[in-house]
Amino acid sequence: MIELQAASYSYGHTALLSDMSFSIEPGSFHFLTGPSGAGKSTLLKLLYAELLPSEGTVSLFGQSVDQMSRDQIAFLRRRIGLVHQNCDFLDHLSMTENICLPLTVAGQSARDDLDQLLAWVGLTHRADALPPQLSGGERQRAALARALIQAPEVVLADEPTGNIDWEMSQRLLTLLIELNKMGTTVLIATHDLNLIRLAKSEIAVRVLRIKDRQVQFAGSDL
Ligand SMILES: Nc1ncnc2c1ncn2[C@@H]1O[C@H](COP(=O)(O)OP(=O)(O)OP(=O)(O)O)[C@@H](O)[C@H]1O
Repeated sequence: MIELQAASYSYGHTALLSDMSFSIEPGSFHFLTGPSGAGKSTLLKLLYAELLPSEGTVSLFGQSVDQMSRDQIAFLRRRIGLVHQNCDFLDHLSMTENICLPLTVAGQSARDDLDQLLAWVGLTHRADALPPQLSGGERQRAALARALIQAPEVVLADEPTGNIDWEMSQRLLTLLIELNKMGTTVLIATHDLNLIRLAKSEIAVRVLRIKDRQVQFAGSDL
């Protein structure tokens, strides 16, 4: 689904990530962890082809990103849902309009099951609210709904619980686990080890850890 082969990334002359080889298989649930500044967000950008590797290859759905045109990359990205660290919305649009924005931009019609999606993330009663009227937890669940609006095969979430309390973090994790059980591949970047432990107690997860510019699979030492 997403595969890295000897991929490295440098910002200018500063090497940040080197010689990474791993793959994200369909239906899997991954965490990506590591200290602040280790390169988690940068690695997510490589997985999403927002950045191209300085060396090595990154393949999305079997195609190497450096052999693709911008249009091809944009097309493949529709198969990936992103939940950003700071869930930005357009403040003058309602939550429903914000959640549906990726469809609007792509010229696609609204989903028939939009009401179900809103109910699933617990935002039915906030459908017409403006973004500034929402709590942090509501914004995160809206960001998840927006990431899912094009029914992606994989969801990449960058610190989705960074700005919310533990109870709301558990609720968001539950949604992501349910999503994975329905077949969606999930990868969450987080430094919250309690979140990883909680997920491990419920489903099989793989934990990728960035250490010394390398990505390794963590064992049971969490
Ligand atoms: N556009 C950029 N140009 C130069 N350096 C950058 C750029 N973006 C990030 N960096 C640097 O790369 C390093 C890794 O940043 P990144 O945001 O990927 O880490 P992170 O593990 O996600 O951190 P955090 O957990 O604090 O969000 C940091 O030292 C950061 O300052």
